[in-house]
Amino acid sequence: MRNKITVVGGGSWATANVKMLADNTTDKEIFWWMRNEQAVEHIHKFGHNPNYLSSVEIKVPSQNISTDLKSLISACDFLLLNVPAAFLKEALEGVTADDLKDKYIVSAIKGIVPDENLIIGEFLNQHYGIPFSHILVLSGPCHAEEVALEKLSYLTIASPDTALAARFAAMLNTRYIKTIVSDDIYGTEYGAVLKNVYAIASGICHGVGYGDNFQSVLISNAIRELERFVDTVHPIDRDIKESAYLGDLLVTAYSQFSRNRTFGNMIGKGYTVKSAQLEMNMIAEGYYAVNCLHQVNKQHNVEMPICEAVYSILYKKSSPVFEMRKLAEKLS
Ligand SMILES: NC(=O)C1=CN([C@@H]2O[C@H](COP(=O)(O)OP(=O)(O)OC[C@H]3O[C@@H](n4cnc5c(N)ncnc54)[C@H](O)[C@@H]3O)[C@@H](O)[C@H]2O)C=CC1
Ligand SMILES: O=C(CO)COP(=O)(O)O
Repeated sequence: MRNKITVVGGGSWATANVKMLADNTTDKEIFWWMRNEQAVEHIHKFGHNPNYLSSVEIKVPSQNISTDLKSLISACDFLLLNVPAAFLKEALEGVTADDLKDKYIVSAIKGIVPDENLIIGEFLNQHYGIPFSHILVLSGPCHAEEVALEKLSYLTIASPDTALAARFAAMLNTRYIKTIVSDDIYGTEYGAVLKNVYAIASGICHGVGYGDNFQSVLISNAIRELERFVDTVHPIDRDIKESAYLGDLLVTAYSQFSRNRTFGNMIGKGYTVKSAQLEMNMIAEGYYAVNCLHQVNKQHNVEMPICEAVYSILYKKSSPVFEMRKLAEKLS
């Protein structure tokens, strides 16, 4: 059966996903939506995204790449969402529940929808009536930049319908991509959201002058905090040491490519949030997510000292040095 997939978003991860899908040899048709018309024209002419991962050759026919989301949605069976969570509502403006009926929706987003305080699966279910059996999550420790370099990477595809997850996973496997199937969409999504916040914390620590010794303690506390939260919100039997949880935390907290760690590092060095955001042409999801998590955790009351420290620094203008010193007293 020929699968038809529409990728939504024009950033690094969308570009990497288009590459993985195109390099995979199973029979499929790929469509690609982005809001930036100039970028679309550039890709039509030159076969490269001018703004993100511009070395990647785009092997999708020009007529399948456009700014007309509705027509690209009607053409596909699988809709792969890849815009940062803060811009998801804007991207889907004008799209109705009817447009999405019977589609499989894959979220590659590692964020929470602001104002709604919902992870993407919940948002799709509550706002568009998409049944969870039609929702998939694409996650795992994987930076877009390493996909561009074809470095061996592992992705987790989660869905309550694991046969569906396996069907989508089969469209991603290549020489450099291996896939793992899971049924834990809540844990996979929340784990990916939280690790972004911990990567910001890791960057802040580096920025204010802590070393590798401290960072290792921070990260081992972070995985315990992540486990406490995820097990409270969605208590099922899961092994937090799996790549989708611990692996994603490690890659983001330690990688030179991480947007979240880079952002945190700038904050630790004294940049304001605005100036750090302006300096980066990329989005640090953890900045938006920590505010949402702060709200969501009011219902759950999980002990989350790392998230609270990052929240105080980013949203209450508390001093990074002060917050990290205070946090250090609570780590073990
Ligand atoms: N980059 C990566 O290695 C990975 C990213 N992700 C996730 O993928 C999602 C997309 O992130 P990236 O592709 O990394 O983003 P990016 O930082 O590379 O690109 C920014 C994206 O945001 C859009 N954007 C920026 N300002 C906007 C605005 N005001 N209104 C609407 N759109 C705006 C840009 O058009 C672009 O598509 C995020 O949830 C991220 O956590 C997940 C795995 C890996
Ligand atoms: O999710 C990622 C790696 O798995 C990417 O993290 P950053 O957004 O911090 O670059």
